[in-house]
Amino acid sequence: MASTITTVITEDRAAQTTDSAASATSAAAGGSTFSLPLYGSPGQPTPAERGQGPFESYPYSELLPKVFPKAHDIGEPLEDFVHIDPGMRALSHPDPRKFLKNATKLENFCPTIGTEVEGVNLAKLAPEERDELALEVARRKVMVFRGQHDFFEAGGEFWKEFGSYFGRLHVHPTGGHPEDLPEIHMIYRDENTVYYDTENITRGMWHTDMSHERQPPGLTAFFLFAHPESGGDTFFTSGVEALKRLSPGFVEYLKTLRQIQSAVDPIQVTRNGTRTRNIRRPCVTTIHPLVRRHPVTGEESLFLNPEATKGIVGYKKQESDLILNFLYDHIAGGLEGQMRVKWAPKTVVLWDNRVTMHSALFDFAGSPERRHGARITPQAERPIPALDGIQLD
Ligand SMILES: O=C(O)CCC(=O)C(=O)O
Ligand SMILES: [Fe+2]
Repeated sequence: MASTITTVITEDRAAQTTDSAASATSAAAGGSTFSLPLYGSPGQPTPAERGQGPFESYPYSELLPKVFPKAHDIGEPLEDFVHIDPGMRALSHPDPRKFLKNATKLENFCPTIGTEVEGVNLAKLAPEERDELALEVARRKVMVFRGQHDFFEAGGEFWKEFGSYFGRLHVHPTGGHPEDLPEIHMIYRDENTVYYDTENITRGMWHTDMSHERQPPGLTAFFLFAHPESGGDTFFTSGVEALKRLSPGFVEYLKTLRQIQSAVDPIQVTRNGTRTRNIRRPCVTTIHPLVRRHPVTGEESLFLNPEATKGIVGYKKQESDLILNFLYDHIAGGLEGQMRVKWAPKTVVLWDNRVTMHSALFDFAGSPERRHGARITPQAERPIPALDGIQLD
């Protein structure tokens, strides 16, 4: 039986999307007569606005992560520095949320985490407004700023200046970067990258960035130059909420614990032949508290990273695994503290890595669309144990 597909095509991009959706649905439906919804409706970003189109004319090709440090250029470990959090200064402002006064949209994703903002130009904030931003991001954990045309236009030097207001800029130990911009961490995927993971059921991975460093990042900015029409969202969860959901007695116990963290050793991995990456500086091993206190808000947060946490100090492997796996499950399953960001052009997301975890989502495997973005990663203080007197060195 011949199938009949009814579509209403008003624009080229609608035609593209609807045609492929139509043939897929037609095959699945086995030939019934039905109407398809029209995707790419007016007001939605065009493929060009989403950074799609032929690679030759991709406007952000200069910002691809193409320069890797050479393997023999292993430098010095990062030195400790004194971090004064800008959010501290905003605590004494008469209205610490004044920088949001012109917002045309100010909407919380949910009570525990995340605020979406429109009408506030991040590129034009005065210093005292940046202080307020730092405080508000710490309070809300994640803030999503839409319509940041100036921020995108301003480019690398501005991104560095913006980031360094909030802390010393972290340079990724192994990441590629555009020429002269080692401080801006770039992520890139396209159809030539293999996304499907044949060994794991998900490629999602809750983590907090660069937490193996002695002074891991605080306020962090992330923005995409190119993103698929749908898919590739970023998930966030609040470490504060995760802790609040546990019993007081258990929390008191967790506060006594310390963890060992270290980054994946890229040299070792290369020798094993499983991953080829160059490295900028020696791998560090760090001791962090399992529960840390935010220096500005005073909030206590679970602080863990399955990518880097190697174990609990002083515990045997099985004991350590028992506690850590319970906590990882708790973090993954704690929906009350979670949100997801759907990307749109000119969106800048800021999160506080001290009190959150996040995960990219690779649900667009097989799509011909690219996903390309940048992270600015200012480092903050050495994690403050929630329990006084915990020895870290
Ligand atoms: O790609 C994403 O959505 C998040 C990437 C990420 O984890 C990061 O840049 O820290
Ligand atoms: Fe990350």
